[in-house]
Amino acid sequence: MKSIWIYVKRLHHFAGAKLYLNMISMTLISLFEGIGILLLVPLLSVSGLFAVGQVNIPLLDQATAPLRSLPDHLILPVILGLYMLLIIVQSYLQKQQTVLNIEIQQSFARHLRLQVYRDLLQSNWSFFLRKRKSDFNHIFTSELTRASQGTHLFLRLVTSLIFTAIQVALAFWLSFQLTLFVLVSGLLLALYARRFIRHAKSLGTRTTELSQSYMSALNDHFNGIKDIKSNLLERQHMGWFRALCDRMEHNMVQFAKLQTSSQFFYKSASAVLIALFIYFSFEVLKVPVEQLLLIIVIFSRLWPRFSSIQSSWEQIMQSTPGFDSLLELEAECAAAREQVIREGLALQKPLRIQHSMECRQVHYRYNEAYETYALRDINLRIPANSMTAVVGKSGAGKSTLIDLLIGLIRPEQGEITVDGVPLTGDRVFALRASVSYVSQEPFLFNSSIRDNLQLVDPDATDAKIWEALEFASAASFVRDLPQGLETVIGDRGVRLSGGERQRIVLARAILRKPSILVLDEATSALDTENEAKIKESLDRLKGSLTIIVIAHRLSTIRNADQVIVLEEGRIIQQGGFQQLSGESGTFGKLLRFQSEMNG
Ligand SMILES: Nc1ncnc2c1ncn2[C@@H]1O[C@H](COP(=O)(O)OP(=O)(O)OP(=O)(O)O)[C@@H](O)[C@H]1O
Repeated sequence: MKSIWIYVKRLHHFAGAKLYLNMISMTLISLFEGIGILLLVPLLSVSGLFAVGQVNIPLLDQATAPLRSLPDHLILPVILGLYMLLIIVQSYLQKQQTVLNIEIQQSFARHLRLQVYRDLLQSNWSFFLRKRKSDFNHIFTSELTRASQGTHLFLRLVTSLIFTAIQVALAFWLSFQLTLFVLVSGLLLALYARRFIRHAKSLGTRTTELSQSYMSALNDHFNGIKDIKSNLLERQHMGWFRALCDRMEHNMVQFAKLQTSSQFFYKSASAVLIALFIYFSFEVLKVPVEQLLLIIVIFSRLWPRFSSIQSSWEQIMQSTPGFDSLLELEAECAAAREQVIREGLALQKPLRIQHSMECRQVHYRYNEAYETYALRDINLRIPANSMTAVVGKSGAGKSTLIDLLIGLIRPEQGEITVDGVPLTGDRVFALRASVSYVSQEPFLFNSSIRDNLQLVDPDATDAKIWEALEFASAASFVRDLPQGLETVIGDRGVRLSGGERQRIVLARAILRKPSILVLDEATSALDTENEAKIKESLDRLKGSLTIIVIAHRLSTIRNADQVIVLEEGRIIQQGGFQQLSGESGTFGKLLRFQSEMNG
C-alpha cells in the first residue's frame, strides 16, 4: 500500500492540473450517462408503458414538465434529439478524456524513464560493480512498462470509482433501501475478494523475480553463445532455459486463473444478488415498476464497474512490485550518487598532471565485510608524460589499480595525489575530465565511424579525425573500407575485428586530447600485427601525454619508462623495462615464458 501511495503522490506531483482535468471530464461523462438513463423515463412514457407525471421520481417530474406541455407529435422527436445530443457530447468528452489519459500515462512513463536513467548515470562506479547489467535492462523494459501501466490502471480505477459514486448517488435518489441492499452486498463481496488481491500481489512479486532471471539468462546466454556452440552445450542450455520459461508460463497462467476466478465469483454472485434483489423489490418493498426498471438499468451498468474496480485493483497489486523495484533502485542510486555530475552543472576543468601522480600506502577491498584485499600497500609514482606499464597474472589487481588511479573507486586506506595534492572531492572529476580510457572490450555505437569519433568532439574536422586515426594506426584500414569514415559499424562493432575496434576506440581517445591515456590492452583481440600497430601508436604518443597501459603482451611495452609488476594485490617489482628483464623475479620469468611461446 505504501508504494501505491508514493506512486499516486508522484503522479499527482507530476501531472497536477491534468489529473484534475481528467477527473472533471470523467465526472461529466458519468453525469451525462446518468442523465441518459433518466431520459428513459419520458421515452418509455411515450411508448405508453407508463405516463409521464405518474412516476415517483423526485425532481424528474418537474424536469420533464416542459416536455409535457409540447404537442404530442413533438415529444418523441424532442426526446430523441436530446438523447442524440447527450450521446454526442458524451462521446466527444470521452474521446478527449482518453487522449488526456494517454498523455498523462506516456509523459509520466517518460519522466520515470529519464529519472531512472539519470539516477544510474549519476551513480558511482562501485555501484555498478555490485549490480548485474541485466538488472538494468530488466528495469528499463519490464519494470518501467509495468510501472507505467500502473498509471493507466490507476486512472481506470479512478474513473470507475467516480462513475460508481455518481451512479450510486443517482440510485440512492431513486430508492434508498434498494441501493443500500446492493451496496451492502457489494461490500461483502469486496471483503471476500481481498484474498484475490493478496494473491495478485504475491504473483506480481514472483513475476518480477522471474523476469529478472529471464533477462539475465538471455544476456548471459547470448554473451556466451560462442562458448555454448563451440562446447556443444546447446542441450544443457536449452533445458535450463525451458525450465525458466515453464515457470514464467505457470506464473502468468496462475494470474489469469486468479483473474478469471475472481470474475467468475463476481458474476455468479451478481446473478444470485439480482434474483434476490428483484424478489425483494417486488414482494417485500412493492417498488413501482418504473423505479425498479431504472434501478435495474443503473445497476446493470454499475455492476460491471464493481468487477472492473476489483480487476483494476488486482492488476495494480500485480504491477506494484515493478514500481517497488524502481523505488529500490532509486534509493540505491541516491546512496551512490556522484554529486559533481549533476545535470546543469558546468563540466569540470580538466586537471592536468604537471609533475607526477602518486599512490601512498593505498589499500582497497571490494567488500569491506571480507578480509581479502584486491590491493595492499601500493606505493608508486607516475611521472607526467611518461609511459607506465602494469603487468601481472590474471586477478593480480591491474584493473583495480587503474580504477583507483582514474578516480572510479576510492582507496580504503592511503591516498592518491596529483602534484602532491590529494585526489578527493571535485578534483576526482577534474582528473577524469582529462583521462581517456580504452577498455579491453572497446565500446562502439551502432553508427558510422565518424559518429563514433565525434562523440568526444562534435566539432572535430576531417583533418583532426584523420590525424587521430593515423596516431592510432587505424587510418589505413578505415581508408580501405567501402564508405571510409561513413562506414556504419554493425551491432557492437561486429563488422570490424577486435584489433580494429580497439584502434578506432584508441583514435577516439586521442581525439579527446587527454592528458592521461589509459589502455587496457586486450590479449584476445590482438594478433601480432595488431599488437605491433598498437605499439607503434604508443611509441608515437609517448612523451606528449601520460600513458598507463595494462600489458598482457610484454613486447608492447618494450619502450615503457617504468613497469609495475603486481601479484596478489601487491607490487612485487617496479623499474625500467630493461632493468626488470635483467632481474631474476617474476617479470623476467614472464618475459622468458612469452618469448619461448612466440618462438
Ligand atoms: N567487482 C568485483 N567484486 C569483487 N571482487 C572483485 C571485483 N573485481 C575484481 N575483484 C577481485 O579483485 C582482485 C583483482 O582483480 P582485477 O580485476 O583488478 O585483476 P586483474 O589483474 O585486472 O585481472 P585480469 O587480468 O584478469 O583482468 C581479484 O581477486 C578479483 O577477483
